[in-house]
Amino acid sequence: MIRVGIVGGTGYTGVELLRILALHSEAAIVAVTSRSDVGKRVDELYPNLRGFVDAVFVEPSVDALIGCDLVFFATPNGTAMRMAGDLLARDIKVIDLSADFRLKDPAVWARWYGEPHVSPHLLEEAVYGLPEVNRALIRSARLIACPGCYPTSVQLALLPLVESGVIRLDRIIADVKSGVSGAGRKAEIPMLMSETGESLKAYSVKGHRHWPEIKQGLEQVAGRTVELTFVPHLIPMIRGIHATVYAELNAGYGDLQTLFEERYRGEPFVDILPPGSHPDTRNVRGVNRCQIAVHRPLDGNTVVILSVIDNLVKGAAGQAVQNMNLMFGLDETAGLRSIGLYP
Ligand SMILES: NC(=O)C1=CN([C@@H]2O[C@H](COP(=O)(O)OP(=O)(O)OC[C@H]3O[C@@H](n4cnc5c(N)ncnc54)[C@H](OP(=O)(O)O)[C@@H]3O)[C@@H](O)[C@H]2O)C=CC1
Ligand SMILES: CC(=O)N[C@@H](CCC(=O)OP(=O)(O)O)C(=O)O
Repeated sequence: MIRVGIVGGTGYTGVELLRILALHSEAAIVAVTSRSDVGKRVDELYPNLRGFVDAVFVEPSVDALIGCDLVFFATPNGTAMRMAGDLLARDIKVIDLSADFRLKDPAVWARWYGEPHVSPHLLEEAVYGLPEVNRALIRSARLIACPGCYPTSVQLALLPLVESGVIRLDRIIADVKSGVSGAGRKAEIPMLMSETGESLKAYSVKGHRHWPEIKQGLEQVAGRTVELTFVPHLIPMIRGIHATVYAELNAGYGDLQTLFEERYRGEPFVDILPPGSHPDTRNVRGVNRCQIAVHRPLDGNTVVILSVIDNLVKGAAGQAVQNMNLMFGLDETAGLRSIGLYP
């Protein structure tokens, strides 16, 4: 059994980790932290876990996590980078769901996250936890930086095109919509139902934190500079991300449907839909799955890729458990095989 700790067990990705890990045959939840609910039973705060999780929230401290084999951080940015080094020094592996170890350049991190990185020495070692790209590195990693939710949907949509060189790398547009759980569980006026309901809005058009992350991932596989326009939107649903990605094809591209099917053949959590499909976020609700459709509009030289995930699962907690499975030599799908809720 892998002895698992969760820092930030009261948030949306934390409770999603609990939901998945509670049914995982190889994981035992031994510590769950919260600053605001110390001493309270986890299933008192989250009655959906009654009968499945027998734990009480403890203060987030390294001492409380000793005895774990692995600690997940489901915390705001800037938290994991203050504790990960002490855990690694005690041979405790770390999977961070936040952005702390995603960007390789500490100066870029400081620019987008507003404070200097306090553990820059760990950035090189950290493996970006997108299994569809870094599976071999993840297997031997001690520290995983789980991709952000938007970056997961956008990179999976673009990887086959970028790797094979069939698109122009200076004209990529990602128009992406997220449900409100993407913003976490904190109380904020813009996230009230009366603010988000029956309304759709773009935000951070000038620059969003996930832009440098997506760009870094695509440039790593392309081996050269990528120019990307990324516009996130908030949409009145709870879970789900829908990415519409546009790129311009170079001359001589082949059958794009086959390109995607072959690139993701054998990938347990990427599903290339039949030609002409329009993926629906509903079909991936609650599951660790990315569904993708490839389109060629009649006019022009554009390819349009549609990509949907559940931001809390393939965009966060599910992907984190997929990484855990790889790090501990388990079946990659352990604890993650399920079917999306419909309707
Ligand atoms: N929501 C999403 O769809 C996704 C989120 N992420 C990332 O995952 C991380 C968690 O997100 P999410 O679950 O939505 O966030 P929430 O705001 O819902 O939860 C944050 C959790 O962290 C705890 N926490 C807050 N500050 C600290 C601290 N200083 N030290 C220890 N614990 C702390 C909170 O509990 P308490 O205050 O009681 O300690 C709470 O349990 C974030 O970095 C987010 O960017 C990544 C992909 C998708
Ligand atoms: C809908 C919504 O607000 N989404 C969040 C996603 C942030 C997130 O999860 O970002 P990190 O994982 O990089 O911290 C946002 O746009 O800020």
